[in-house]
Amino acid sequence: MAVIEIENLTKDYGNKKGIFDVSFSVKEGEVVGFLGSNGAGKTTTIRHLMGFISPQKGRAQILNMDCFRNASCVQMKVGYLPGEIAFMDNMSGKEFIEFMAKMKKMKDLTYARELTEYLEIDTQVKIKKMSKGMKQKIGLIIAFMQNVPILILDEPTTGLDPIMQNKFVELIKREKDAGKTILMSSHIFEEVENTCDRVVMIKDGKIVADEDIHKIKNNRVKHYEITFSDIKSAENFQGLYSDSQRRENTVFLSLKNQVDELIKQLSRYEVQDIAVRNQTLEEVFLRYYKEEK
Ligand SMILES: Nc1ncnc2c1ncn2[C@@H]1O[C@H](COP(=O)(O)OP(=O)(O)OP(=O)(O)O)[C@@H](O)[C@H]1O
Repeated sequence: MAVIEIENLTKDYGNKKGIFDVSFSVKEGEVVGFLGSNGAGKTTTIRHLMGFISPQKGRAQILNMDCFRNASCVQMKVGYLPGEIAFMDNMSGKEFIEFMAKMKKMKDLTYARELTEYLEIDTQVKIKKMSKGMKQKIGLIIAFMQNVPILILDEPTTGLDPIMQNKFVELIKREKDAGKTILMSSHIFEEVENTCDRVVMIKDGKIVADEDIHKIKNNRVKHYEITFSDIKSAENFQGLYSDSQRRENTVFLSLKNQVDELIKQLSRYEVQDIAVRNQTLEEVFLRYYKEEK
């Protein structure tokens, strides 16, 4: 069942800015990465989903409810992390979390306390004295604390250091295991690669790719760097692969799904060293962009 459904969603801000005929859906229990560079249209799409703006054309639905017409109902079902959070600067983190809990008519703050501990943040500090990363943690606590079935996160790891980024990845995995449906926008490829089932890519307001992440991972190219014991062997081996390159006794080769054949070929040579690198999601992404052009 599609929990989030966007169909031909259009908001034209003029000058080719905005989003145009955006369509994609997120099934129950799925984690989808919404990937695009700055200004691509991620936030505009997400703001439609939260019912903050009305579409010029098309529609955005969550749990079969129109996001704009049923905005308050939709918002009760969604844990939302905005791209830019409007804080009450004079409150402490704790006061702000409690204030938001009251707005959401929440009584039980157990999960908020667990998240505070997990994200290692001192919530007694006044928000105006907090760093960007600390504020982001407060935003995450507020998005997750309600324990609702859907999470929509706009650039969730902004300002987080690498250790906290890893903790965030773990948190998403936990929420996924609990059956949550998650849509998160990002321009960080690794974050999407490590957490999502599917990736939807947006460019200049248009969807350019919608792919299963496992399919991308399986189909992506592997880059090999193979060092032979002597130049003659390297030359011989290079002759087998027309697209390969060679520097002295090292051959550089990019292959897709031909591991078995490669190992069989290599068994005939004396190999000194071999290094393998997967094509990153960023490289896959850039390929999509290039093909689109
Ligand atoms: N209210 C508005 N009026 C006019 N133009 C707008 C408005 N909101 C957004 N835009 C423009 O629409 C485009 C898409 O913006 P959006 O914020 O959705 O991008 P984004 O993918 O979230 O980018 P970022 O990663 O930088 O947050 C941008 O060019 C932006 O300048």
